[in-house]
This record gives sequence, C-alpha cells and structure tokens, in this order.
Amino acid sequence: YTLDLGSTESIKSVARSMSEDMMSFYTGNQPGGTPGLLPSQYYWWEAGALMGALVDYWYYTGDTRWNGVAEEGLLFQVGPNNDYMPPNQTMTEGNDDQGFWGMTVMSAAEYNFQNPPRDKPQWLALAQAVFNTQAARWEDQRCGGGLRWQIFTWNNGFNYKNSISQACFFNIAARLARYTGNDSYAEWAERTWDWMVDSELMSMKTYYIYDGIHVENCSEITPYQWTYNAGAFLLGAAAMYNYSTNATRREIWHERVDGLLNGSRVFFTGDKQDIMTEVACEPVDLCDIDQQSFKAYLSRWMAATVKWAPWAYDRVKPLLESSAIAATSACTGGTNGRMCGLKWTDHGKWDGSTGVGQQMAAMEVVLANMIQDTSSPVTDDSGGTSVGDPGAGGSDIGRTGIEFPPVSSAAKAGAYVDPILGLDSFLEGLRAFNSHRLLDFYASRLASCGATHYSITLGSWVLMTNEVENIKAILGTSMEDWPIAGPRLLATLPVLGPDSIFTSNGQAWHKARAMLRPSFVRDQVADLKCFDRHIRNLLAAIPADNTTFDIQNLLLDMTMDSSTDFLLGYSTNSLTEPSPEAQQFVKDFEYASRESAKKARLGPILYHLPHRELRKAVRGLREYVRFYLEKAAAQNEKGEAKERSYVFLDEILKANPPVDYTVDQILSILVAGRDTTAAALTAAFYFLARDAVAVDKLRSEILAMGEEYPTWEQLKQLKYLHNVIKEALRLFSPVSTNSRRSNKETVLPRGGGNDGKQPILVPEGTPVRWSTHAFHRSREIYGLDADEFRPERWENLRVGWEYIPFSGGPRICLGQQFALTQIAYTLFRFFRTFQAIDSRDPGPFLARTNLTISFPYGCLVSVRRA
Ligand code: HEM
Repeated sequence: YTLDLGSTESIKSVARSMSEDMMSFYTGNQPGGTPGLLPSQYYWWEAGALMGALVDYWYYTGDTRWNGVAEEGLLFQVGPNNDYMPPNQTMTEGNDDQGFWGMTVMSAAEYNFQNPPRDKPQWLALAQAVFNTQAARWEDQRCGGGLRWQIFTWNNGFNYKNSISQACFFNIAARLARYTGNDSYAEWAERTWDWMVDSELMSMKTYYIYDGIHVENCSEITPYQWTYNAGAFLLGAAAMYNYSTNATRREIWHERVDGLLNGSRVFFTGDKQDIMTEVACEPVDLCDIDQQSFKAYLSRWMAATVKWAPWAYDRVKPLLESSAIAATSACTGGTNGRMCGLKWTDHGKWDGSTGVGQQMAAMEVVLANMIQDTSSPVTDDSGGTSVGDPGAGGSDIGRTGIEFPPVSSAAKAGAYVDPILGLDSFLEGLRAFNSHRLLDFYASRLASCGATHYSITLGSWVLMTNEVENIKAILGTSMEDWPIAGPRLLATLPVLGPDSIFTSNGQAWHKARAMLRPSFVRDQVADLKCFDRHIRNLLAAIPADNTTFDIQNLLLDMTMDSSTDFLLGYSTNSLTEPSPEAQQFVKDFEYASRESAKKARLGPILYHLPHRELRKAVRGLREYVRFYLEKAAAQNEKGEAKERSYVFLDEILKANPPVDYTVDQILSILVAGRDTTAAALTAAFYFLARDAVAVDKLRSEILAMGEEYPTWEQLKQLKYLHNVIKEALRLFSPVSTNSRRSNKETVLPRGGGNDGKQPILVPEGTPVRWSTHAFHRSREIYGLDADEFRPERWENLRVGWEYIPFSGGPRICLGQQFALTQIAYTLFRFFRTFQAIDSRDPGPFLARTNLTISFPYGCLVSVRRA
C-alpha cells in the first residue's frame, strides 16, 4: 500500500481494499452462512464489532457496498426479544459480547445509517434494549456494584467482573444520554464510572484500566491493560462531556477525557512511542483471536472522541497518523501480498499473522485519519431518524419463554422440542456427565429450551421441568400418578431389592414407610452423645498443621461409622480401627453403589446383563447386616444385657418382620443417609473454606454458646449455623436431580400452550426429570446472586416448594432431622476446635453425578487449630 494521509482519496482507496480483505473472512452472506456470524473460530461478539467496522466504513467513505451485509447481520442476530440475546449464544454470551452489538447499533443511530424496514427493530431501540437488560443485571451485593462478565450462571466467568463489560455499558449509557437527552442514562454512566474507580479497576492517578476482579476477592485485581477498555471509556467520557450542561460536570468530564488520553499512552510503543500496540500480549506473541482485534476499537473510539471533545484532536491525530502508516506498511502478507498482520512496530515487516481482527484494526486506524472530514453524530434533536423504545428489553435475561416449534404429535401438543434430537442429545449429556458438568448441562437446557420442555434422547421422550407447580404436583398433590421408576429405580434395585422404602411404590411403600417412621421420631435423632464419638474420631484424624487433606474422604468415613452405629448398634469404625469384616463391608457398599449406578446408565436392555462381582458384593453386604440383625434379635429374645441399646433395630423388630425384608430396609437407609450426609457436610466445608467472613461469623456464634457439648435444643438455637447449612444444601443439593414416571395419561400445571404457561398433557409412561440444582440457583427465586454462598439470605427468605433438598410431599426424606442434627453438631464441634479452614483447590466447581453428587477430585482444604 502507498498511503498518503494528506489525500482523502488515498485513504479511501486503501480502506476499500482493506475492507475487501476483511470481508474475505466473513461467510455470513454466502450460501449456507448465517448472517451476522463469523466462522466458528471467532466468537459471536467479534461479528458484532465487525458490523461496527462496516458502519464505520460507510460513515467515513460514503461507499455503501457493505451496508446491506451490515444491516442484514445486525438484524439477524437480535434474538427473540430484540435485545441481542440470541438463544444459540447461551453457552458463551457475556455482557461484553452483548455490549459490542449494542455499541454498533448505537453508532448506526448516531451516524444515521440506513434504517431497517419499519416492521423490524430499529437501531436506537436495540441499543436501549441492550442498555435495559444490562442495567437490570447491575449487582451491588458483590464488590459493591458492577456487571458480571457472564450473564448465565453456568458459564465460566460468571464470578468475574471485568472492565470491558462495564466499559460497554458505560459507553452505551453515555451515548444514549447524549442522543436522547434522558438524564437517567447519564446517571447510570456516572454510577458505572464511580464503581470503576471505587473498585480500583480504574486508577484515578494514572487512568489505567485493569482487566477485572473475581467476586470472591474483590480487592485482587487482574492487572492486564487492554486497548479496548481505554477506548470504550474514552468515547463514553467524551459523550458525557458533550452531554453535560452544568459547568462543573463539564469540567469534570473534560478532566476525565484528558486523564484517559494520558492513560492510553501506555499503548503506544516503538521508537517514538507513537505506534499503537496491544502491550499485554503483542510483544510476547500471545494475543488470542479476540485480542488480535482490540486495536480496531481504540482506533475507532479515539477518532470518534474528537467529535465530542474537539480539543482532543491535536493529541490523538499524531498517534493515529503514525499508527496508520506503520500498520499499512506492514500489510504485505497473504497470497495477495497485502494482508495485514498484528504487529505494527516491526518497521514495515509483516508478522506472518492474518485474520479478521488484523484487517479490522488496520482499516479502522486508516479511516480514523479522516475524522475531520466526517459529519457530526446526530441526536434526537439534531437530525436523528432512528426510532427508539425506552422500555425495550427490560429485565429480560433472554432465556425465559423462548418458543420452539410445537411437537407435531397431538399427544404432545403444547410441548417444546429440544432443538438437539436423539443421539446428539444423548452424547452431549454423556460428555457433560463424564466431565462432571451434567448439572450445568441441565441448567443450560432448561434455560435455552424453556423451564418445561420435552426432549428426546435415543428415541425416548423425557419431560424436563423446573417449575414449582409441576414439582409440587408430582411429589405432592398427584403423587399417586407419579411412581418412582427409571434410572433412579434401576440404580438402587440391585442392592435394595423391590420391597425397600427406597424402591417400592403404592402399598409396598406405605408399609415400609409405616414400619420405619417410628424409628426416626424417637429420641435417638437427638442423641448427640452417641454421635460425638464419631466426631471425636474425625477431629483426631484431621491434620491440624496446615497440611492439605481431602475432607470429603474423612466425612465419608465418618458418616459410614455413624450410620452403621445408628442402624446396627455397631460401627464400622473406619476412622479408627475397622475390623477386616467392616472394611470388606465398606468396600462392598461403595462398589455396589458405583456399579449399580453404572448399570442403570447402560439403559434397559444392557441393564439385564449379569454382573457377578456386583452380585457378590451385594451378598456380602446383606450377610453383614443380617449378622447384626440376628445378634440383636437373639439378645432381645434372651433378655441379655446389651453393649448399648439398639434403639433403631429394636423399634423395627417390634413388628417382627421377615429378616430379608428388614435387611432391605436397613440397607436402603444406609444408601439414603450415608453419602447424602457426607455430601452436605463436604459442601458446607467447601463453601466455608472460601469465605473467611462467614467462618468468623459462624465461630462467634458457636463460641458465644459457651457449651462445648451442646444439647439438641441448644444446637437448634444457633441461627447462623443453620443458615450456613441451608445455604450449602441449596448450592450443593446432594440429590441434585430426580425423576418419576407417569403411570397414566395425566396433566401437569405448567409447560403447555404457546406461552408455556398453560397445563401440559403428559402421556402414560413418560419419565419426568427435574434438576433441584438448577431450581435452587434460580435467579427469579433467589435473586441475582443466586450462585453465591450467602447464608445471610436466609435471615429474611421464606420459601416453600422452591427449596427441596430433602424433596417434599409424602415421600419427603425420612432422615431430614437426623441429617440436619448430625451436620449441625459436626460443624459446631469442628469450629470449636479449628479457627480457620482454607481451600487448597483452585479448580472449577465440578460435581460427580450419581444417585448423589460429590466432588470428583475430593475437597482439598487445610485447617488451623483454634
Ligand atoms: C443431607 C442429607 C440428606 C439429604 C439431602 C436427603 C435427601 C433425600 C431426598 C431428596 C429424598 C427423596 C428421594 C426421592 O424421592 O426420590 C430422600 C428420601 C429418603 N431419605 Fe434422605 N436425605 C438425607 C439424609 C438422610 C438420612 C441421614 C437418612 C436416614 C438415616 C435418610 C433417609 C431417607 C429415606 C428412608 C428416604 C426415602 C423416603 C421415602 O421414599 O419415603 N436421608 N432423602
């Protein structure tokens, strides 16, 4: 290229061929392509930024060649609620991604870009929709304000507040204030700015803007600086200056524009410190595909700043000139010999890279040099023609009420089909299961396909629901129509047989429940003395010298010891000196649980293949239980003095049931109570190990009690302790998903009709599955911080069927009080002994999903003695 910056014709001609090379990557306007999407290696947001480059190209050059492509892409990606939340972006869409599309349509409005047909959403209304949805996501609870990076709780990055999300929101708010004259936009811009300063993501001394903070530790800043942050804040600050009429405000924003101009000098390197550089990654050759485009935006917004803060011209023009010349002179790559690279500082040498980002950045920095020849951005009062809608988008997070085509079969009228059918769906679920992300997978399905939807997996229909009304009907009011069946049953049958409380339905279940119930209302639920022995063993097994250990394993040992003690009158003593028989029993129990769950996943045909090892383990389990059962019965008969009273067994034996039947019931209580209690306790430690403030609060309450060995009644008074338990059970519900199957054609209250809010017909034999996990993290029920561990929320929260860690209705967990007492007492004794617990596991939140959930790689912590 020969670029003559003194000649608009030269600039236009260079920009034209750069735009052609840039668009050579775009396939959205080709047969089979999706308008507004780049090839899959590029994220969705960058396509929004690219549409912005096309709007800019027209604005600077007057050449309309790309206008149709831009309009088509911008309209195609608006999503069902016209707010740039298209359903197919559920797995990755962040506030910044949506923000980039929002900033592009804002430019389209300001530049009077060709308006869409009247029956289509308009540029200004789209920008307002993006603003409205984001304002509704503003969150003060964590780090005092700001937007999270990710919109959806299940995406990595939901716990991060990054500057670019704030930058986009600030930029749009400030420009909307200027365009519409409505001060409430300006208030949001001010608020965002203030939070950036308060959180120290922006330094008021240097005006450097850092990458972001994690909500778990708001003071630990990720220190990278990126050009696009500086650019987005710069243009927003200029808009605020232009909008402000009050002299003091004008002065303040004048100063801020200057400050940002000073701060952005950090991005200019080279011999004369005047060539734009992505300093955090370019010098070390580590810019990822996103980062390769960032300089486009600093170029774009530095130039646009001049329109609203004219004094900035003298400061930015020299930088844009030298950068444009440097960028252009390095565009010598590719087969056409003019493709642009990423690095502009190599004295005219192409760095060997090509891509949309490189082309866009080079084109934008070249165009920026014509800023004085362009028209002024319009407003509502000065020639703006785009039609707005101040209420667009609202608090929609884009994932509720999405309509998928109704299933054609009349029997399933009103249901929505999961867009991924059959095998794909199965494999996707399997992958999620194997990577311990099945809970996220369900949450994402529920969010993208609707709170109640049918899906088809390997040819079988399943109704997935997450609606309170439906769950209430299945477990409560219409319980008789919804027996236990399917995987939940298959996974327990080999161990428990068909007559246990856990596997039976109808009369058989009534009988088992009636027999077991009295054992749970007896005093031993409150018998903390019996339990204390196991806690002491646990505390003794914990290394108190700050070494890392897996608390999940120890808790599994403890709950096995306490359950067997409670059920059989003899503990397995896994934490101390287990007998060889007890060791074998624990081994058999774990093997049988694991293998029968595996068997259940094989499906109804392979399920029936013989499994000798499993049968052997189950035989071992049953013999062990029978031994203690017969011992107790014999001692009772002879009236012999017993080591300690078998309160539980004694109660059962009163009914004189057949031995095998009693073994079934005892094993089912072990299955129901051991792993669940261990999971709940592990979860409490998992979250507390990440929240020193909660630990302090909990310890103050515990220490204030004075008693080292509280009674059951005293324990019940510890409010914060119980809130901690409730919160842990909410975020990590041991029985995280559950299912039933309809035994006749029936109706559930929600999920049908075009709006998904009408009753839905369910054919006989349809499995229904729900995710307690997703339910417990619903933002509609628990608020925006639904994913956070915040025991305080329970101080004022009243929930019914919205909170079901122990299930609900007639089959509600029989051991609830027993479990809660054990958990409370364990936490009490633990925090009297130890003053701190720290997480030693930086990995992501994963859950192994079987009958209950667990942490697949343990729960690594270290503790310090009080
Ligand atoms: C935090 C610990 C626990 C949790 C989260 C929990 C959760 C649950 C849930 C969700 C169910 C319903 C399952 C279904 O309907 O499919 C259930 C049932 C049951 N639980 Fe628990 N459980 C816990 C501890 C215990 C303990 C310690 C015991 C006994 C010592 C126990 C005994 C039972 C029994 C017998 C049932 C079957 C009730 C029936 O079908 O009538 N659970 N539990």
